[in-house]
Amino acid sequence: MNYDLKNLPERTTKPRQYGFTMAMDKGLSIREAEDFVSMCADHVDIVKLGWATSFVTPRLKDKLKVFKEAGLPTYFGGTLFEAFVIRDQFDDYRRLLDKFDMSFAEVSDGSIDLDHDKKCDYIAKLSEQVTVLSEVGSKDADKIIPPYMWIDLMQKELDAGAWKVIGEAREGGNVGLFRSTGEVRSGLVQEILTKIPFEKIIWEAPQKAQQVWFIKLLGANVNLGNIAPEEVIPLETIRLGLRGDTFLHFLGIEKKNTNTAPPFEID
Ligand SMILES: O=C(O)[C@H](CS(=O)(=O)O)OP(=O)(O)O
Repeated sequence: MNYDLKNLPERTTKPRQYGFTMAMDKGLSIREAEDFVSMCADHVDIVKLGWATSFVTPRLKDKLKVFKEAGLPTYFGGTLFEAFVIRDQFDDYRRLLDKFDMSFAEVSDGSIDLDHDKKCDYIAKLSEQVTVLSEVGSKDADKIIPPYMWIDLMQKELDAGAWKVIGEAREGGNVGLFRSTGEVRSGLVQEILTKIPFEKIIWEAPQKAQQVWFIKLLGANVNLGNIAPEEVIPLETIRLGLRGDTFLHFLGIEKKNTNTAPPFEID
C-alpha cells in the first residue's frame, strides 16, 4: 500500500484460498489487458474470459500471455464449456484447454439442461486435468431453484472435485442469487451458508450494492466474482472499509442516522 493506515480489516494475501476477486474480461484489447494488470494485478486473483468471448478474441494466446506473465490465472467462461458439451465435443474441449495451457476450467449448466450426475462426471474428469470451478444456478430468470437444491448441487459438485462453486448472477447481477431488480435473495444466501463453507463459494456480484452486501455479511475476505476490470480497485477499497459504503462498518461504529431504509428486503 502507498501509506500506513491503522485498523484496516485483515486481508488474506496472494495466492489466496479465500478473499479473492474474480474479474470478468469481456473483450479487453491486449493493450487494455496490459494496463489492467499493471494497475490491478495485486488486487485480482483470477480472470475469467467471459462466456465464449475467447472464441472470437483476436490474438488469444498473446492476451493469455499478458495475464500469465502478471501471475494471474485465467479461465474460459462456463458458457464455452456448455457450447462444447451441447455439440458433443467434450473431448475437443479438453484438448482446447491443453492447447491454450489453461490451468482452470469452469463447468456450468446455466444455459443448457444437463443431468446433474453427468455434470459431476464432467467435473471429476476435468479435475484430473485442471482446477475446476463449477457454477450453480440458471441464466433463465424464470427458473427458480429452491435453497435446499442449491445446497445439494453445490455439495455434490464439491464432492465431485470442484475446487470452489460459483453462485450464478450473470454479468448484470439480475438472476440466480439476485432478483431481476438486483436485490439479493438474502434468505437463499443465508441458507446456503448454513451448509456450505463460505470460503468454498464465489458469489457473482457485479453491482456495487451487491458487493457491499456480501462484504458486510461475510467480511473483507469474501470471494466475489464477475467484477468488471474497472471495478477491481474500487472493490478493494470497499473490502478495506475505505469507501463510504463500508467505512464505519469495519470500525465497529454504528451509523448515527438510521432513518434510511435498508438496501435489500429481508426474505
Ligand atoms: O454466468 C456468467 O457470469 C457469465 C457471463 S453472462 O451470463 O454471459 O453474462 O457466463 P460465463 O459463461 O460463466 O462467463
